[in-house]
Amino acid sequence: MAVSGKLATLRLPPLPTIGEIIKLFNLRAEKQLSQNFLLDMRLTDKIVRQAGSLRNAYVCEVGPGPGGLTRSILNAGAADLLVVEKDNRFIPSLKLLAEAAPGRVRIVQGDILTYRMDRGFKHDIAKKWEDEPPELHVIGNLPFSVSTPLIIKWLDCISTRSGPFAFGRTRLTLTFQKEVAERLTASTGSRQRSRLSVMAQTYCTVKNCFTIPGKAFVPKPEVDVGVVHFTPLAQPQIQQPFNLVEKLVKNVFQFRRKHCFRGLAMLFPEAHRTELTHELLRLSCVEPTLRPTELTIPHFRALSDAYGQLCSQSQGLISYEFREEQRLKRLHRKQGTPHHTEAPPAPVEEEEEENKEH
Ligand SMILES: C[S@@+](CC[C@H](N)C(=O)[O-])C[C@H]1O[C@@H](n2cnc3c(N)ncnc32)[C@H](O)[C@@H]1O
Repeated sequence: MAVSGKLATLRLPPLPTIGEIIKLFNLRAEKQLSQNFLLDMRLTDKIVRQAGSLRNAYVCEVGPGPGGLTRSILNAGAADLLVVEKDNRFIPSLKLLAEAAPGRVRIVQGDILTYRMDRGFKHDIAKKWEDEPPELHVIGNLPFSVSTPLIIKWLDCISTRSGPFAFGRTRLTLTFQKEVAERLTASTGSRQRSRLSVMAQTYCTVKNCFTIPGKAFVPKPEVDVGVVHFTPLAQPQIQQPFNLVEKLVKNVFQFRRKHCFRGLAMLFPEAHRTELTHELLRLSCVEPTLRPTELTIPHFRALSDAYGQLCSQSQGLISYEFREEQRLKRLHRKQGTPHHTEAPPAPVEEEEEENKEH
């Protein structure tokens, strides 16, 4: 395919392959850092295409490593690429890439979980929240142990329009363990429906783009990888504070095979659990015998609004944690001191983990 003039000039000059770079700079993948590299440029190009047109765009790449995906981003025409890499062994090879694309690459050695992306780009690229997304993209192939906490953190940032979203509805193209990618996009009623599905779909349009087989990575991880694209919604599906929504959704899915009232009940101190759970369900008009996976986003919206109302009427309710109450009870039992409750103890339910990665 012929490459048009301007984009052709933005393409990188011939460089050693990523495999050669890895050998040249002795960049062995660190198992502890879950480093799995993509050496096949057709795959890195395919990931980059999911972001949309990057011509003259601003991009933050998280975890560039030896730079395979970085090259594809540059070849797609990004004008300003900021890379954030935690492992300093990669800095020399990234500098080589920066020299091959003069003025287009900025390198930050740091942790993406704490990096202040709102300071990484000039604010004149910002768009109003309700407008089209800005010409800023975040792209990354991160370790699974980082990508899940990171997306939760960034969903919170969407709710406050901070971090990468200080510039508007910045789009994200990120990799996840295949099963996590499926959860992020799972619809109501599906087996994979989970806390992540509800949280992601409350704040974003989420698309599971394609799956990369584990064997495409060096070294090969145990699992396949899903590429997921997020566009923040102009209007989140739920208007309550992020912490409130997250707490409610987490409680519901703690008992994912039970009726939803089991998890919802755990939002309330034992002494008032029954009456407040009934009140929550009455206010939200949600059927208590629906399973967590059967709840739609409008159900979660109604529940969050009702829970918000109850929290505003009862000081301290939002910070109540049933695990903490159980811990204190166990402690008192051990010490032989009574733990005062006004109601008989609730039956102890076996908790169900949402997934192993969390
Ligand atoms: C799975 S490797 C992918 C490398 C490269 N992007 C590729 O596709 O071949 C993940 C990269 O993220 C980096 N990384 C891990 N945790 C990070 C963090 N918290 N902040 C920034 N980079 C991180 C690792 O050092 C590694 O380079």
